[in-house]
Amino acid sequence: MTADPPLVLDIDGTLTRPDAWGIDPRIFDPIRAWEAPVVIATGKAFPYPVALCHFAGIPELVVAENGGVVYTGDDVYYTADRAAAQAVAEAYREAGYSLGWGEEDTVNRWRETEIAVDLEQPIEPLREIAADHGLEVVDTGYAYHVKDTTPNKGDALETIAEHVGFDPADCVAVGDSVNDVSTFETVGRSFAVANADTSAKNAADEVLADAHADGTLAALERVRGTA
Ligand SMILES: O=C(O)COP(=O)(O)O
Ligand SMILES: [Mg+2]
Repeated sequence: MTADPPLVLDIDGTLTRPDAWGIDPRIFDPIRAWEAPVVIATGKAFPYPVALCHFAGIPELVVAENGGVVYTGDDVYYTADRAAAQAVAEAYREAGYSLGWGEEDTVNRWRETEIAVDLEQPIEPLREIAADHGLEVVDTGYAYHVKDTTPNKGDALETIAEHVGFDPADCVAVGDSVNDVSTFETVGRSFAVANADTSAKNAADEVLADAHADGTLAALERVRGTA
């Protein structure tokens, strides 16, 4: 058996249960036992991946907000700010639409560089308003992300790798959507779970037979040479 490679894991669609919402608890043990850095790279706001690392019992190496927020374990970097996305959200509301998360909005409450909109909301006006502000809308299959075009998970991974001292080319990544394409382009070996969108499947070295955490667990076993 060779040494574990550094891992880069997406959350939604990748660590989730095959048949329902929420993290699949079977992922905690292999991640905790992994003998190399594990980077959690997500579109979710910063507290979510930090909490995941905390409860999994692993060091906090985190890409949040699709690369807008990067935490190397020592330093936090921001590669965009929230102002432009906030202006888009306000214009979208003024046009009569809603972000769709309810009054207290725990999806955007701690978001620092972008704004997420619920998939049930109309995307065309959102895209138009975002374009007027020079921003893009990324559909992860879990939310529409109104964001600066610069941040991405792959560049953020490079920042973490440089700080921690591993080579992104040695990493193995698992993901499910368009926001994982930059990760797949940065790492040496990439897997898309079976539920992945077309862009992720096209960008991955391999498409797994199994969906969600079933696929990810199979990939981890494969990488460790046990399957
Ligand atoms: O925040 C999202 O929309 C998706 O999150 P993910 O990048 O962990 O899949
Ligand atoms: Mg995902």
